Amino acid sequence: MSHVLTVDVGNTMTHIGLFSVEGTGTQAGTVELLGSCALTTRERITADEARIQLNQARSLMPRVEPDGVVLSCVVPTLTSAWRAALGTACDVRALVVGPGIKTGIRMSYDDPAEVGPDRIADAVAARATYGAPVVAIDLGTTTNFEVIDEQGAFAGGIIAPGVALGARALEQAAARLPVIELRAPKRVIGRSTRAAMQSGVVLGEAARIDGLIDAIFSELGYEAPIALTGDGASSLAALLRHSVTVDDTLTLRGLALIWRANVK
Ligand SMILES: Nc1ncnc2c1ncn2[C@@H]1O[C@H](COP(=O)(O)OP(=O)(O)O)[C@@H](O)[C@H]1O
Ligand SMILES: CC(C)(COP(=O)(O)O)[C@@H](O)C(=O)NCCC(=O)O
Ligand SMILES: [K+]
Repeated sequence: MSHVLTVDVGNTMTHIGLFSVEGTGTQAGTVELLGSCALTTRERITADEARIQLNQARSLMPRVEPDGVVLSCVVPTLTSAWRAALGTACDVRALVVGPGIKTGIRMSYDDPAEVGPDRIADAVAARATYGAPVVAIDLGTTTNFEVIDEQGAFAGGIIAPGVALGARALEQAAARLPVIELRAPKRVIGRSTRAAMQSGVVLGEAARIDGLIDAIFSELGYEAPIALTGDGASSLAALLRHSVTVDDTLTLRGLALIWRANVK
């Protein structure tokens, strides 16, 4: 058994997880989350600051020396600082998810190098957990869909604005629109500015997700189980017409699986 530290630097939040990993390569074997921590992604970070954040994060998790470290970073300007910080956390070099690494999944993207590493992690964990076909939906800065087809290949997906981004866009673009709390209103027909915005943003997100799931199934020609992860996944799941499995640790688990496939 080995231990791996997983770091997912998103555009809004940075999630860190510690896993115990059994088995080797892309074979079955459990990957168990021992602890995790969420930090706000800063616009800029030095390697020293990343190291401080990492040490703070580790102080909230079980005290185990990791055998490996894996990084997914979707903000190119932050990658080198995190890579450097992670290099000091462990004797081995950090595995940075990107072109050239083994995922065990065929990528049907025109240019596979374009796919965000967090999306690859979601796809890997979704396939390992639910089999193929499967659709992973990740609520973050963006709402992104990862579609795994019957053959187990990454068929592509969807990138849509996330709920918070939609709310912020309304508030910033229109002088009379306020900052709203991101929760579902009681009725779809809003009777106040706030209620109308919550309807558009939150119920609109649910309607968009339901509609896109239908469109994906119709384009594929078959249905698939759906895993929903990310910020507010369980509240959003309750608003959906489709039944989905809420899976909060999908992305970090995918990183642990990618580490095992490449290092063990
Ligand atoms: N402290 C915070 N500051 C800003 N946004 C936050 C915070 N906590 C949660 N959020 C919400 O989390 C979302 C980003 O979630 P996350 O899944 O971590 O996305 P990403 O991977 O894009 O960073 C934002 O859209 C925002 O609504
Ligand atoms: C789609 C994303 C912006 C999601 O980032 P996040 O919401 O996790 O911050 C990221 O995965 C990304 O920059 N991807 C590159 C484009 C692509 O996957 O096609
Ligand atoms: K950008």
